[in-house]
Amino acid sequence: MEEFPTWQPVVALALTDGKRRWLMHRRPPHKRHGGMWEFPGGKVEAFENPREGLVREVREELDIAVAAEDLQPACFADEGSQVDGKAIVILLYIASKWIGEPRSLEGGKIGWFKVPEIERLERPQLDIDLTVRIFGAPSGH
Ligand SMILES: Nc1nc2c([nH]c(=O)n2[C@@H]2O[C@H](COP(=O)(O)OP(=O)(O)OP(=O)(O)O)[C@@H](O)[C@H]2O)c(=O)[nH]1
Repeated sequence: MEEFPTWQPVVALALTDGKRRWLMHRRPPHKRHGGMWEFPGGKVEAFENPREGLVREVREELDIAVAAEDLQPACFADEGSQVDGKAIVILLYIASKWIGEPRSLEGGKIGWFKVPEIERLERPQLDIDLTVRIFGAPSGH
């Protein structure tokens, strides 16, 4: 029997500093996609809605406070069907306001990058999809 739901909602944040730079998080080596760069975020728990989940995740992961009403829905990406495990559906929000100095609390790294730099980072496929949707296809130079 399939477990319900058959998909896992994940929320992620594209945080911009207003100078065309975006914050990316490098996953700790021991996790799935370890060492890859992605938008900070994580799984939405059963007791919360997506915005609440993202506010919690960035507090836990980056030590910053973002208000739920300052999150702008941007786009989503999905993994399609999975042989085992649940297919991830990732919802990306944009924000430009936060309180605190971002730092990585879970053993990863963070950095601020311009779009061409993001395109050169090693990223999971879902992040490649999200990046194309919010920034457009790479220009090739
Ligand atoms: N946070 C985040 N996860 C992503 C992105 N792209 C992507 O494929 N994922 C995948 O989505 C899943 C999210 O899980 P996570 O490990 O970040 O979430 P979490 O902190 O709630 O997980 P955990 O406490 O179970 O380890 C991971 O498999 C991760 O590799 C992204 O841009 N941001």
